[in-house]
Amino acid sequence: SPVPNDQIFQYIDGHQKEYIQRLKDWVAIQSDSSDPRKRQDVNKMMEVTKDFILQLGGTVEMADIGEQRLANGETIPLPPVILAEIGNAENKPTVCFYGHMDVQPAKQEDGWSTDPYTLVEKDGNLYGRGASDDKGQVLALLHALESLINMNQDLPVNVKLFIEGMEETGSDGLEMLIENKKDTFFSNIDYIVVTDTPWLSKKPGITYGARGNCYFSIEVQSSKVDLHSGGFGGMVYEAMGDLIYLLNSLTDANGRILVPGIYEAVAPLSENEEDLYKDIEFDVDEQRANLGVKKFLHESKADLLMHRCRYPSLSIHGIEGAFSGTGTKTVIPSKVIGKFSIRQVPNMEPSVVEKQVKDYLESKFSERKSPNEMKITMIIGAKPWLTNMTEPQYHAARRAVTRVFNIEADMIRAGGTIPIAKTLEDYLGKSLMLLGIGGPDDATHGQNEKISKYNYIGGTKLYAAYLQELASL
Ligand SMILES: NCC(=O)N[C@@H](Cc1c[nH]cn1)C(=O)O
Ligand SMILES: [Zn+2]
Ligand SMILES: [Zn+2]
Repeated sequence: SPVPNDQIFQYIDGHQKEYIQRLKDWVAIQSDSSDPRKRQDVNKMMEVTKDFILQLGGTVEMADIGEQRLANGETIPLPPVILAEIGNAENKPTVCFYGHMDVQPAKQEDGWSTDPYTLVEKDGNLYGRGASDDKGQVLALLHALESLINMNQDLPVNVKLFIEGMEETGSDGLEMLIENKKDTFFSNIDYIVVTDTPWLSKKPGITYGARGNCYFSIEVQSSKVDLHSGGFGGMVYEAMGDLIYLLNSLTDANGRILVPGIYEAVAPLSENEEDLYKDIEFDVDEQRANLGVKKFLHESKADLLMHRCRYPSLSIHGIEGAFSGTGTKTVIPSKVIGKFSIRQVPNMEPSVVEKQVKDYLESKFSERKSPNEMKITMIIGAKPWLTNMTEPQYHAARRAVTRVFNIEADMIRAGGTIPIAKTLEDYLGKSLMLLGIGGPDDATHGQNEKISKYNYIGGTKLYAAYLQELASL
């Protein structure tokens, strides 16, 4: 019989300090998966996570997933993936939770108010890289498991944990692992839950779709070394000019993607689909003010939300090799690498997007008649994912939200990407749900990332309640 609300929730409230201290310890580990020099920190993060799962009474396999090939041709080991199990009773359903322990890069000089890797508590928020994405969310789940184990000596369902260290760079090596373990670790799973998504407001959101991401680099090289612009400006075709021309050909001023054919595969809007967005809690003016944005690309709430999660978008992320410091360096960079990505939606296919983008940029480059070398690479090709929000585990999650927050959940789609979501669903053929606990203003990937204590502690209760509800389906 499930532990009653008041007991389990009181237990969680009574252990808040401990939960925050553990998040502090975990945030301190600089597990940035994009920087090969930090690979030891990612490995350390995986070990620390393993130790905590062992402490909860779980069994853990650290699965080897091979090597990562870096842009310079070198290879380095990928971090091991945690495949853990807590409970394997035959009469209980099994739910597999997925999350990640790696983080996006962060430096205080990027504009953080405090050191990104020192968790700081201020005004009900916990600031630090990974506090929300995704260490805080995984920890909320693990603390929920701990609370149920300590209150009940047992879990209401069997739990498997699938935790990786390369999500932020596209989940390298994970598809192969799922394929290899399909008939062993992943064989007896009934439900899959991803603990890595934000809500759209203070109101909890249950997520039934996520966009994919095709991430590209364009490399242009004009000389062997950087050149003095006084000495060589006016003599050479500059790589930076070519690159900016190409990047500027990707969208119009209203954000519409100019790559021919890109919108062709987008699933047409179905009858009444727009109604799904009408009741979602999302205040357009408040969002605009919070972000410090003068005007959004779309006016109405429904349009804005649909362009955030059910239509594709293209973003330019940066230029490697270009001068970006303060001061007035007067150099002509020899080689520059532009980075951009297209968030794609059903029924777009990464391989088709790759061809469309390459064909378009190559034709634009040849129109320009530059003698420079240009190379386009698709570095990540993560698929979009969308499911039916009436699957049974969605009911369990909705009931759990009502129990914890005394409110009806918003049913939402994510604008971001869980690279492995579609693969997991396709290989295992089981119901998948994104039940994240991040807040709408957590600034994940940006400066001053945080999770509110409201979400962190409320989220811990949500996972505990969800496990109980799942058992009573
Ligand atoms: N919390 C989910 C998340 O941030 N996912 C990343 C995954 C990704 C996509 N392309 C590269 N990484 C995201 O940016 O959506
Ligand atoms: Zn994440
Ligand atoms: Zn992320």
